[in-house]
Amino acid sequence: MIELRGLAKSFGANRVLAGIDLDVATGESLVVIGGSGTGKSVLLKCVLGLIEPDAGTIRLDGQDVTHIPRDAFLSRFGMLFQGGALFDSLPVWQNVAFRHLKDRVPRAEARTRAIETLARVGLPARTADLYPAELSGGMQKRAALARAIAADPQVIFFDEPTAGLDPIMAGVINKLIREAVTHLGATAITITHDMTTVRTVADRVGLLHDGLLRWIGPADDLDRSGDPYVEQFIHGRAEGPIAPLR
Ligand SMILES: Nc1ncnc2c1ncn2[C@@H]1O[C@H](COP(=O)(O)OP(=O)(O)OP(=O)(O)O)[C@@H](O)[C@H]1O
Repeated sequence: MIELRGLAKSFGANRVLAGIDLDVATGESLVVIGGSGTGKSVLLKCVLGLIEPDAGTIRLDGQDVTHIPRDAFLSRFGMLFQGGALFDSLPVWQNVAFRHLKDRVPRAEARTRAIETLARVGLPARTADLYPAELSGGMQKRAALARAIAADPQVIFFDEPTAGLDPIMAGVINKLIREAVTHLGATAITITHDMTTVRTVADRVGLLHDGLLRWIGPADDLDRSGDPYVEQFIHGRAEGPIAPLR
């Protein structure tokens, strides 16, 4: 369970988060949508401790995250970064086994487990010894997903998981994310612009606008939100209350 209360963050005069209150239940998959520059990444970075909020509290299973030792805290998280962000100098299996190797799991065992995880995202064992640069973009994304789920995280963040993928590969990744979250029973927060991701991955959807979660509700209610901001976003309209950045 993740609980945010009054989470606020400004950069100089730019007020990005204006007091976010949010509960994400254990095992729930929340997708955060919103226009460009509305603070979706800043929100995730605050939870991960990469950005220090100006005000507010973040609790994980009732514990204030600032009181959890950094390494113990991060070991409970899986993260799929925008663009994959694999380590170029390591073969795929070592990327996937990164945390197990760090935790001194014997190499042979870590490798076997990495190959099992690769299989879960549809990558054959022969990819284990390739380097990220030798994979296609879609395969890199799968490998990054394998790395995110390898250590059975309690919480997973997906940052624009389908960015840069063709629609078919995006569909595959969305399905794998849904399967992984269900399989792990993990709490997931995804940020995306991709409505297909929203429809495939979300139990609940939140729309971030002007520093606040302006609408939040079950994914099934998205089409009858009655909220003009949500309507504009889901239909991709240039005209509406959300002013596009030009
Ligand atoms: N480290 C930083 N220093 C100063 N300003 C920042 C920093 N990080 C983010 N911002 C600002 O915070 C705002 C929100 O940025 P953020 O990256 O969270 O947007 P986003 O909703 O994820 O956008 P996009 O959908 O385009 O990725 C932007 O105005 C950005 O310029």
